[in-house]
Amino acid sequence: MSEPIRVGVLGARGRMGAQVCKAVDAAGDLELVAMVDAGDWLFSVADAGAQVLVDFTHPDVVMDNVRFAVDQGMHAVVGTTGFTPDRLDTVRTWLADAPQLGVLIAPNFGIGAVLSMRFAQMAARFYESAEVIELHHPGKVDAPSGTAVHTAQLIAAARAEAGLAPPPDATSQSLDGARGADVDGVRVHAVRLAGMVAHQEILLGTEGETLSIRHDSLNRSSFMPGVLLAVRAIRSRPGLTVGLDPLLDL
Ligand SMILES: NC(=O)c1ccc[n+]([C@@H]2O[C@H](COP(=O)([O-])OP(=O)(O)OC[C@H]3O[C@@H](n4cnc5c(N)ncnc54)[C@H](O)[C@@H]3O)[C@@H](O)[C@H]2O)c1
Ligand SMILES: O=C(O)C1=N[C@H](C(=O)O)CCC1
Repeated sequence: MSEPIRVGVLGARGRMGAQVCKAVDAAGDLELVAMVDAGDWLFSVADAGAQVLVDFTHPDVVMDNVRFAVDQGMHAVVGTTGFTPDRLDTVRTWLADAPQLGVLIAPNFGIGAVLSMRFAQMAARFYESAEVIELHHPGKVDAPSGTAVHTAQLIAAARAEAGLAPPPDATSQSLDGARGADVDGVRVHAVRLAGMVAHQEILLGTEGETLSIRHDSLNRSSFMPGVLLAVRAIRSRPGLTVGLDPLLDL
């Protein structure tokens, strides 16, 4: 039998990190060797010999954490949001100097969420209008969600490729924020509501019909199969992988 993969978790006392620690601990082929949160000694992850670092922390600190993983020769699986195209390019630059290492950054590890984004990307070219509504727990610090931004970018790219005009919208007077954020020309609306976990609805419309694509994460356990899949795969995926799609053969 092969040695278990040694895993360290950053953000270990957070909502996601705590679940990841439990899931790693319960997996026979993985060994949880370090749990680090804000104020803890970061180098304990390296001291413990972690091979894969999992990060669910905060957009303000995640770049430093990825840099740390690369400097210490650890692969990384990152669920923290806030990755702009510039940030992704920076990670690529770091990895160019460490070609044996893999970093996977995914805005959403829920299999259904990944599928819903793909469905929206496929459908986008057939519809005049597209808007995204994301709904999350009120403890979430970023808006719109990383998933919603990524979804809007996929829809916008599909619309551009199909040569679609901007969605029809006669609004000429509105309160600030009423039409949501503009992500590459796609409107994104963020709801924060007690009782919610992570939800998204993609609305597409054209003459005489609408299509709604909805995904609901009802519990953070929904993200764990995707996180564990990435932890198991990352050592054989050098370079930067964005999104879970290639691991699902999508
Ligand atoms: N990709 C996905 O599938 C997915 C799913 C859920 C959440 N997220 C994202 O994960 C991130 C965390 O979400 P959450 O709900 O768990 O947040 P949270 O606030 O519950 O947890 C974050 C934890 O990180 C800790 N932390 C902050 N700075 C740190 C540092 N420098 N080193 C170590 N730990 C540090 C905090 O103390 C906290 O315990 C957010 O960006 C969120 O959007 C992604
Ligand atoms: O709970 C969160 O925070 C989530 N963040 C990710 C995002 O911003 O897309 C994924 C869904 C849950």
